[in-house]
Amino acid sequence: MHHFSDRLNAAIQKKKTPALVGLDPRFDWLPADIVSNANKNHHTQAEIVAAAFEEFCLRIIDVVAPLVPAVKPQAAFFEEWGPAGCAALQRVILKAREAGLVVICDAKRGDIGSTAEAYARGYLAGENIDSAIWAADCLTVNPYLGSDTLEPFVNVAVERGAGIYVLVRTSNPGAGTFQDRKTEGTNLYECVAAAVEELAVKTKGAGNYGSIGAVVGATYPEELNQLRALMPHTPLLVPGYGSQGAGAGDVAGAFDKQGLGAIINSSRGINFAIRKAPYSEKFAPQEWEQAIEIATIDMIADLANHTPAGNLQ
Ligand SMILES: O=c1ccn([C@@H]2O[C@H](COP(=O)(O)O)[C@@H](O)[C@H]2O)c(=O)[nH]1
Repeated sequence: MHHFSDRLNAAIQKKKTPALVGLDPRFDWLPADIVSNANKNHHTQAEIVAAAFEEFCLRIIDVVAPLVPAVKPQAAFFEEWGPAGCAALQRVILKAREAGLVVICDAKRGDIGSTAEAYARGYLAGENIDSAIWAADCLTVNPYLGSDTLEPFVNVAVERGAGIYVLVRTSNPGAGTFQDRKTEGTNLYECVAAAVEELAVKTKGAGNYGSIGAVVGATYPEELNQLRALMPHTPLLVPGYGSQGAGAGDVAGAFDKQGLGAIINSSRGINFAIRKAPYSEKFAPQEWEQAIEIATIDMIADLANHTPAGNLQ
């Protein structure tokens, strides 16, 4: 069994990029052919949407699998549609795993320890996906309930060669409401960062990084730089690039000198590239997969040109 960060780093080095493609389907923005297929073959609204989401994500996976090391399905978009949506999410995760991608399920789970253990066992599969339920390599986790509630996630992750990313400093505009609250001169997010780094050190693999990572938003570059320094053994998941306004310059501080230590997510910017310039000008609506391919290649080049990720090339 291989360690999560070692597997992720091997995938990053193989693809020569830390670009992470989020899978965030939205029914109103889906290509017409996909909606029409789903309408033909299904009856209830939930079944139609779930089938359309599944086809859309499977086709994105076909396009991006040769280009990037990992994908991040956003569970919320699937869960909204109940059992049909959840079944679609499961098949999307499996297809991504079979395509050789590392899969980070963004479900932001967290609960008292005994319940957290059920989330951990359900979601985390590590390398062996034969008897897995959700079969994700990694799960995002909310630390608000305290350190004891992270423990079951850590134990299951280590046991299965999987990983977790703990929310430390999120990318949303109101991130500071609670995360910047100070106690004895220390921000709440810094307290969480210290706890996560301790877990990362305890779970270190053959390389420099642990199985326990942190979510740190690209939209707060100063905090991102500070957190990279505070958490030298913690792999970072960095959302906020693209649609939320952050650029490659904002995420440069997330990496170590080799270009490892962080993966940079873009969801809408890739999934719906066809809706925006320059891709909407270069491609017809039905050429949405080409738009996704070129938008992914552009993101990879942007990160390579403006961050230490260039050292992976
Ligand atoms: O701090 C956070 C934590 C998670 N996210 C999630 O990442 C993607 C971002 O989507 P874009 O379309 O690239 O903006 C989305 O699934 C969020 O729920 C985040 O943005 N910030």
